[in-house]
Amino acid sequence: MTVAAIIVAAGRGTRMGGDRPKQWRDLAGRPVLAHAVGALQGAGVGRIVLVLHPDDLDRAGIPQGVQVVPLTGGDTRQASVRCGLAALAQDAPEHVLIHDGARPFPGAAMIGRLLAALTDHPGAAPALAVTDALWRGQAGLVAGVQDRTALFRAQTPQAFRYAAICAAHGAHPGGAADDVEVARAAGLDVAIVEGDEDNLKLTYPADFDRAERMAKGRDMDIRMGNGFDVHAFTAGDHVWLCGVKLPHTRALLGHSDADVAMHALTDALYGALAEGDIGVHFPPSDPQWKGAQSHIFLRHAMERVRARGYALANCDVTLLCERPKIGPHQGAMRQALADIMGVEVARISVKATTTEKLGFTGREEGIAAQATALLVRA
Ligand SMILES: Nc1ccn([C@@H]2O[C@H](COP(=O)(O)OP(=O)(O)OP(=O)(O)O)[C@@H](O)[C@H]2O)c(=O)n1
Ligand SMILES: C[C@](O)(CO)[C@H](O)COP(=O)(O)O
Repeated sequence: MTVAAIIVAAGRGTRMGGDRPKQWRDLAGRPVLAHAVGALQGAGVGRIVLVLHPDDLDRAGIPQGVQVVPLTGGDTRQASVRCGLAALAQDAPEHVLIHDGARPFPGAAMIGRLLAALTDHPGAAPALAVTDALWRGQAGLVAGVQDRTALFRAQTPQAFRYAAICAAHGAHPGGAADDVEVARAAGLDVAIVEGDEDNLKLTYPADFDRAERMAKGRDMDIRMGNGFDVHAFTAGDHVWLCGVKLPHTRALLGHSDADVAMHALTDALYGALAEGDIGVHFPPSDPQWKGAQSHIFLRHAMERVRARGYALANCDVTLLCERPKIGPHQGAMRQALADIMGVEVARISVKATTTEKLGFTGREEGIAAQATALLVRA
C-alpha cells in the first residue's frame, strides 16, 4: 500500500487574525505547520505535498522533507486540494490523506484507523459525535432545539483511494467545504472513523490558546527504552547489521538472521512501551521465525509505537565489536533503519566502539549491541 499526504496550507486565516496566517504562527517553538508535517511523518507517511500560498513561498520555517506546491487555479481550500492531487499524479500513490495545515495534532492511531478503513471503502474520514445539546438561536435567545442524533464534527486528514478522489474532484463544480463532500457528490462511500479531541482546527484566537496548552502537555508525554543483545560468531561469510549485509570472515549465529543491532533497537522500542521484548512477540521456539529477516521485528515494534499513539523522537544504536569496521557503513545503516521504521534519517544514530580487545567482543567471539529509543506522544 503506497500512501501520500497533501497538507493544504494556503489559507489566509482571516478569522484568526494576527500578523501572519495561522499556520505560520509559532506554537511551542515551531510553526503550526511544522507540527502537522511532523505528526504525519511520525505516523509513517513518507511522501507529503504541501500546498502554499504564493506569498508564503519565501517564508522561513518551511518544513523539510516535503514537496512544496504553490496554489494556482483559485483561492479556495478546494483549489488547494486540486493542486496537491495534481502534484502527486506523476507517481500516483494508492491512497492519499488530505489534511488541513491548521490542524497541528493529527494522531498516529487515528491515521492508522483511517488507512485500515480504506480496505473496505473508497473514502474514510475522522469525526466526533456531537455530545452537547444543540440549539437554534435568534437575537441572543434560544429559539429552539436541534436533534443531535447522528450528527458528527468532521476532522482531517480525510483519506481516500487516490484515483477515486481525483475523479471526484475532476467532476465537482466547486464550493465544497471538504473532500468528503466532494467524494459523496461523486457517489463514493465514506466511512466515519473515530476522530480525536486533540485534533483541533485553529480557527479563532481561543483555539490557539488551547493548542499552546496542549503542546506543552504533549511535549511532556515521553517514554524511553533501552535494548541490549549479543550474538556469537559462527562459520560464514557475511553478517547482517542494521539491515545491511556486510561481507565478513564469519557469520553471526541466531534463530533469525541474527541482526544483533536491529534486535537491540527493537527491544528498545518494546521497552519504551513496556510491552516486553522481541522474544515475547516472536518466540524463538516458534519455527516460523527461523531464518526470519529482522526487519519484520522492527516493523512490528514501530507499528506498536504508532498504535499506542507515539512517534519516534530519536534512537541511538551502539555496536560493540572489533570487526567488521562499522564506520564506512554508518550512512547505509541509518538509511536502512529509517526506511524500515518510516522515519527521517535524522532521527537515527548508529555508532560503534571496540572493547579494546577485552572480553568476548575483544576476542571476536561475537558482537554485542545496545540501543536507546525516545518516544513522544504523536
Ligand atoms: N484557499 C485556501 C483556503 C484554505 N486553505 C487551507 O484549508 C485549511 C482549512 O481552512 P480554514 O481553517 O478555513 O483556513 P483559512 O481559510 O486560512 O481561514 P479563514 O477562513 O479564517 O480565512 C487551512 O489549513 C487552510 O490553510 C487552503 O489551503 N487554501
Ligand atoms: C475540512 C474541515 O477541516 C473539516 O472540518 C473544515 O471544513 C475546513 O475549515 P472551514 O472552517 O470549514 O473552512
